[in-house]
Amino acid sequence: MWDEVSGIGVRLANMSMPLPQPTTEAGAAGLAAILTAPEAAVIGLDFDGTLSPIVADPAAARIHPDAPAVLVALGRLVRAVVIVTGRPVASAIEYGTAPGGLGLSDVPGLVVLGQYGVERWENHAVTAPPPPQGVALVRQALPALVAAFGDRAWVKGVWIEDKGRALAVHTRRSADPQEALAALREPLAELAEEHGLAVEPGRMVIELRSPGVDKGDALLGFLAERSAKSVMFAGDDLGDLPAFAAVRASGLPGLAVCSGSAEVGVLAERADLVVDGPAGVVKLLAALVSTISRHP
Ligand SMILES: O=P(O)(O)OC[C@H]1O[C@H](O[C@H]2O[C@H](CO)[C@@H](O)[C@H](O)[C@H]2O)[C@H](O)[C@@H](O)[C@@H]1O
Repeated sequence: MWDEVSGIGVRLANMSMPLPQPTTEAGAAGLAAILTAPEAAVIGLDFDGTLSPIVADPAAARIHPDAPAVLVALGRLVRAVVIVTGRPVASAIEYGTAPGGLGLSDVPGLVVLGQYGVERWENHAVTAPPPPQGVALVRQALPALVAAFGDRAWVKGVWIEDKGRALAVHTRRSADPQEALAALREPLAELAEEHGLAVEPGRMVIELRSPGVDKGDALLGFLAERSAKSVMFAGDDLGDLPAFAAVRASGLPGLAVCSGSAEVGVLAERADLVVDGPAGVVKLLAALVSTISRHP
């Protein structure tokens, strides 16, 4: 089975493991439904922190090397694999390629819902509305807003990521990331409100982005579109909480998986299953593939 996918598949076969068991009744029912009728299941995944290990420089983030092969195999077994991410879809596709060359774009039928559901990538084509007007003004204002804090120690290393239709203020490389977040939270919220944008807090980041849609809306819409009969969603950050809520609100048997980290506690509290970061997510996906393949 794995050898069909690529050479990487041989390595994956060696790491397949028993399927981790959910700790909640709802999660157990969700997993059972996925295994009973995988062809009716939708598997949703966040990108950063879930498929891609967290690194200091967002431009250096790359998908876990074993993830594409696992997802290619999984994509053949389930109704759909969907990536729901804060990244622009183009970045998720670019950073979603593993060193061997296999990437997210090789996953059969993959859909990427980017920028919290505003953009869509499917069949190598991108659909996206124009950016909200406020983004241009926020782009102009942000450097001065950060610089106004002068020579405070935390200012150095604060970095603004321009995502076209959103701007993300990153503090991971600041001398004091938490202090930076605390100082920036209020002025960024005021700036977002002034220009009609939404504030999205995340792991060492505060984003100013398009309002009106979140990962929960994106996932619910996709489940309806595909007439899903069961769902799994895996995420690691605050922006994934609406997708966890959507798993419950869908009324489908569902499994909410937390890609665990020391940085975000609340997601683990709301999850049916906690795994150990992106490596744990890949192991879970590999175990799903091998379990489904053993019992077609
Ligand atoms: O929804 P996601 O796929 O999880 O994307 C959320 C944001 O992820 C990126 O930032 C995060 O990952 C970086 C690389 O590991 C890390 O340096 C940063 O601290 C994290 O917040 C990305 O840069 C953002 O644009 C995404 O919206």
